[in-house]
Amino acid sequence: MPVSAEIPSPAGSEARATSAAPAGGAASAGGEVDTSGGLIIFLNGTSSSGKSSIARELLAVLEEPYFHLPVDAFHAMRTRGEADPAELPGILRRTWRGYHRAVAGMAAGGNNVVVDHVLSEDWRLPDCLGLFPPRDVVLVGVRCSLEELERRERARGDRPAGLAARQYGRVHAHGLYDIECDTTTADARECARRISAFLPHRPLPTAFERLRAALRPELPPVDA
Ligand SMILES: Nc1ncnc2c1ncn2[C@@H]1O[C@H](COP(=O)(O)OP(=O)(O)OP(=O)(O)O)[C@@H](O)[C@H]1O
Repeated sequence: MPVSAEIPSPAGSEARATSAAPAGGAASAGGEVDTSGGLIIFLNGTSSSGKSSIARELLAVLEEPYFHLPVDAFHAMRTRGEADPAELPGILRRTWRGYHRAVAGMAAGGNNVVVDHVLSEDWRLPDCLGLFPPRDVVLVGVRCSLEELERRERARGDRPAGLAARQYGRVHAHGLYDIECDTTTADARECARRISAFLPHRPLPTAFERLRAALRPELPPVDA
């Protein structure tokens, strides 16, 4: 069942959401409720690659309303107590699963969303492929050299040493994007401007459509 069929619209919320047509769907006629989904700008890269910085800049340069939904905000909502180490993997996996569904829900409500994501576990991309309307996803590869990642990791000091290196070989393993940025040399504002300029011209099929056909062949091509 599509996510949009599962999530009710609270009374009153739709009127506010129609002040601008979402970039991923058709424009609504004056005063009518727009039931089309929003666009999902999906930033994928290792820790310290600059995803959050690009997301912040995107919100500054994009003209339509967008929401930045970082997974860290969901981790921060959890109770603080020490988790049983044996239970931690399950807790983290459920947090990510919930995060994916929250993103899908916001987009199904007609909101444009910026996601910053680390595809460092094999199940995460297939999960997203089953939840997000593939034509409405702009998959952005956020690349950075390992040397620069390690420099940033040391400088910021709030990430475990070696985290980016551990993720490095895995996050881009699916090998397909709509657009890529290399933050080794480009700053976050420059990357955001490139992504923003790309949006009106993005080619079809999208990377998510192609990945869904390849990795989730049991699912119907939703937007065909
Ligand atoms: N393009 C860039 N050039 C130089 N430094 C950058 C760039 N982008 C981000 N940084 C710096 O790298 C550090 C990590 O940036 P940021 O939080 O945006 O990365 P992230 O990919 O969201 O990391 P995480 O997944 O660990 O939250 C910050 O100190 C930031 O100032």
